[in-house]
Amino acid sequence: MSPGSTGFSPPRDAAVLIVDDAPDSLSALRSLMVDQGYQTFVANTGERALQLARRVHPDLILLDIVMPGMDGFETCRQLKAHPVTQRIPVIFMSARTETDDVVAGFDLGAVDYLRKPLRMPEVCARVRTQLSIRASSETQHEQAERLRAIVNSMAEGLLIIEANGRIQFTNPACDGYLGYAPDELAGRHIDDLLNPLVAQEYLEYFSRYAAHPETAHSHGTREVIIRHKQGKSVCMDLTLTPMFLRQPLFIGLLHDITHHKLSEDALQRAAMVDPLTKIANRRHFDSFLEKEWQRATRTGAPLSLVVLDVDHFKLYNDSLGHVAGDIGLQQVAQAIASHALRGTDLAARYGGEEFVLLFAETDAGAAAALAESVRAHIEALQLPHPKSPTSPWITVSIGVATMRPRQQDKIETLFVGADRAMYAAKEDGRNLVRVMQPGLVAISACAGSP
Ligand SMILES: Nc1nc2c(ncn2[C@@H]2O[C@H](COP(=O)(O)OP(=O)(O)OP(=O)(O)O)[C@@H](O)[C@H]2O)c(=O)[nH]1
Repeated sequence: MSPGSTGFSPPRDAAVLIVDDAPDSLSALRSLMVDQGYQTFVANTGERALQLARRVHPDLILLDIVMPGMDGFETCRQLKAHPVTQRIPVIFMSARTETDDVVAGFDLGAVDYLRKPLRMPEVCARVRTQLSIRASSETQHEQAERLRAIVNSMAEGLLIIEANGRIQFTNPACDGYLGYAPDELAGRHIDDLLNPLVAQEYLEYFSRYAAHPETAHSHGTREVIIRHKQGKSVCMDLTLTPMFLRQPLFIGLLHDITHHKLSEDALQRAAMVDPLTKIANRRHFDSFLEKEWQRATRTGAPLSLVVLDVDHFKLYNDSLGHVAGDIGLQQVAQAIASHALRGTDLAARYGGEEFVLLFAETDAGAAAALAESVRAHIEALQLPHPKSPTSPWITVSIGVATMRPRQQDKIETLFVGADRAMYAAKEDGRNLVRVMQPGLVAISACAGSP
């Protein structure tokens, strides 16, 4: 039979070590192996065999059992105990054909047992077969090692999860991201990492796949919040892919997006804030108002809008300079923002020297009182405004409008009302609050105002 006829073909440069104390047997085997095209090494003692094996890493060892000194069994034991030689397949050769001997050989890790006297064609066939098995098992071993190196060094976290939610394996990146020691996560449940609702959703997907593996599809990537071992939350992208290996399994890939998320949040926050005064900007105010408007439309609660404009601010800039003007605006902004106390209140710079305040669930009377306290607060700051014909200090004119919005109403109506009231306050002498009553002209806000 030619070397390729078994369907396996051993590598051409396979190396075989023959260990036998009988010179005739050694030389016959050597010729045979050389004829087969193998690189051949010989040793006539167990000690020499160990030495050679550690040096030349043969692909196969033909090992006689009965030898003076270290016998074949002990030699095999030592080969299997050494990391460099433990994976080398050993075929025992012996005239001892008792079952116990054969079993002892296999127990020591031998892959085959040849009875002496040797029948050379059989030796060739068995050697060829073992070399082929060795070649394919080495390829598998190398592939597994390569895979292990990739999994251990990859920056993405990797988890293997069973269909019941039990974590079977995690790589070092996953352990690192989530604060666990190596192997600590194996055996835990995904409930330990995910919030119960998300975990439940994944479990349902797992059991759907487990019931019908043929319909399996990747669960795709989604953003999840994972509990770090120390209790904090980390934001990650989780990609899940099913795999069937004797049982349904799921490969989870974790990609840390906390930093990305933080900068995204920072950008989002920055896009909502007025850079000069650090209070909300117009864009943020408009979307906030839109939400509160919708809510008020549903609940029927009153919604109050307050528009504030700094009096004679052009004169302020002209007399004290633009930088002083900026500082003045910052101080006014802080005073205004300090009156937006509830989660449903919002103060914003609407543009230039104009500010707005939204008070949800606040009727006209309460909004007028709040507006009056903002006006008084700013006046009480006593920010000098030497050229103002109204007051020696910075003052503001304020308009208030209140609506209980209905489906057919428009937000502009609220704005127009508050603007009209604010212009009425300017007309009436500035440093005043005016309230726009629906269908009425602007009226003075409270008893304290002129
Ligand atoms: N320093 C500074 N000034 C600004 C800023 N934005 C707008 N202004 C100034 O605010 C002034 C607003 O002036 P006007 O709209 O004429 O009104 P006013 O002088 O406040 O007069 P009344 O509103 O009628 O009391 C302008 O001179 C703008 O240049 C800013 O960010 N910084």
